[in-house]
Amino acid sequence: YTWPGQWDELEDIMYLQSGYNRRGFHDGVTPCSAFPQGGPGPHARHAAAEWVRTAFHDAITHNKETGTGGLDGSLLYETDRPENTGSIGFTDTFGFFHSFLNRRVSLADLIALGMFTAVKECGGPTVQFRAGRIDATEAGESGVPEPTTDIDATIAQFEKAGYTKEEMIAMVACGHTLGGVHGNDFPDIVGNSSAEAFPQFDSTTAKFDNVVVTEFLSGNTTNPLAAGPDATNSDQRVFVVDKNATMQSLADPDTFRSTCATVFERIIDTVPSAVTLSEPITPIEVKPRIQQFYLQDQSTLQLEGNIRVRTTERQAPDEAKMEYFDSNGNHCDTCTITAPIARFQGGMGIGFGEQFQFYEFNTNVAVGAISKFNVHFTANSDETHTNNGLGFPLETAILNQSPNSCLEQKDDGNGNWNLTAVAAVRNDRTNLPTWFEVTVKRFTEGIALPKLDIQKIEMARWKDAGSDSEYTLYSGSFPLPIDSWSTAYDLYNGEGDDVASVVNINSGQGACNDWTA
Ligand code: HEM
Repeated sequence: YTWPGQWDELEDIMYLQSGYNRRGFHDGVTPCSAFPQGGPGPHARHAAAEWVRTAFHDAITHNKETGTGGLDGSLLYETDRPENTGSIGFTDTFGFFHSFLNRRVSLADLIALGMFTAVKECGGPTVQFRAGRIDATEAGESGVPEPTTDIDATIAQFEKAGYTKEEMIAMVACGHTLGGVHGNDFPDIVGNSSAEAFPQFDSTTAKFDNVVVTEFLSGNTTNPLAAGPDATNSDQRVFVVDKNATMQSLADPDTFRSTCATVFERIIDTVPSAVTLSEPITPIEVKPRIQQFYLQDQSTLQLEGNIRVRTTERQAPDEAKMEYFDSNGNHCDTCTITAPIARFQGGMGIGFGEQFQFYEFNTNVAVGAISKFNVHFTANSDETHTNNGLGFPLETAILNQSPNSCLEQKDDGNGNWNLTAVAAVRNDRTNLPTWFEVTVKRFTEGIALPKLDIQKIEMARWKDAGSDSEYTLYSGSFPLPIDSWSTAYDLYNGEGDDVASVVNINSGQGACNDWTA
């Protein structure tokens, strides 16, 4: 791993569940028995089960021959199909994911991460998570098996998606350890059309265990898809396809856990053939976060942020030191920034067995004095982290002038607020184009999540940063529609392979500060 990495934000969403810098992705399924937070609906619902079912219904429409479909978020556009009955579970899941969705975090990756999170939160095994899924922009092929689908057609649907009979049996058993069938969605199965009627697949509610298997094998199951009307007993038909061989192996709790991890990984890694997934996302040992890096006056830079140190397997250091290098790559004796432990929440972040300690820095540096840094601290022993020998780089070609940028909260008559982005461009690069890209959210009636429409806005020279300054200030603006008032933008300078950027900037304050050199 070399910082910055393409999946840094997903890694945060995966591991920073509580404490400092928490992202709180697991809130939607915590505790495991929680009902969905967003959207309407009775309490007789189970958010963790809905997240797991969402991943399956998206993935199973993969066509291995054509390499299309799979876990690509196309389910967003397919919720009115009969095969997706009970779609409120999908739309509420998407609704919860909304605040995590951006141009670098796809809905499809969030669905996959949702599978990891829900299973883990319910005491299940670790489902390995890879990143890189790309979102569909429209509905894909159909092909989700229904309770009334006969067994040959069901097997054929799983095979079309690339799954064997044994995988099918395990997928259904592992999926149906959580949740149940809703009376209002399937009144004929439940025998009651009430939204409060929600018979469970097994007797251990909200627990990821193999009781759904053992109760089936011992003949005392109350699973509505195994002990219900014959026409809709799809679990019964699936479970006996190999004369209970797979079910018998799953009766061993350890086998159940490891098999579920494997088949759920198969589900979330079922992607269109054009998609290449990353290596599994694992927690990063030392991860800086630059929150502010801008020109404060013509010769001084403001630098603010934090350094996250993984403390799952090391003692938390008392402080972290950033040993920095100037623009010529030289390090001087006093070129060190000391970052003490962050105060908020004790500077500790945790998630899924991982533990992190955060160190904050907030300082001024002369222009040209810093271009990269190593991180040094004393944990169980002295450690210096050099980011694979490269140093942790700071982007000095283009700076985000956050004090001079703003989202002015004044309606332009068409419901837009004016976003102004200001950047400082290093003078050796003012001959290259400078622009910003803002993510505009376009909603469609009846679709739970917006399409992300990336708008590119050229920036023009605004002011000299000062007569002696190495920087020139650029500015651009864009009328932001109401649905996009909370969005992010990226700054760019360059062309071809040589593009410098500052990404994922929040639109921030309501008034822009002027610049006086
Ligand atoms: C032959 C294949 C399958 C059929 C016919 C089937 C059918 C159903 C039906 C009818 C429901 C009730 C939905 C509702 O009332 O809202 C349900 C729920 C569920 N299914 Fe399946 N399923 C199949 C396979 C799977 C697989 C492979 C998984 C996961 C890997 C899965 C995960 C779930 C979960 C977690 C629920 C509970 C949802 C909740 O409680 O809201 N299913 N399934």
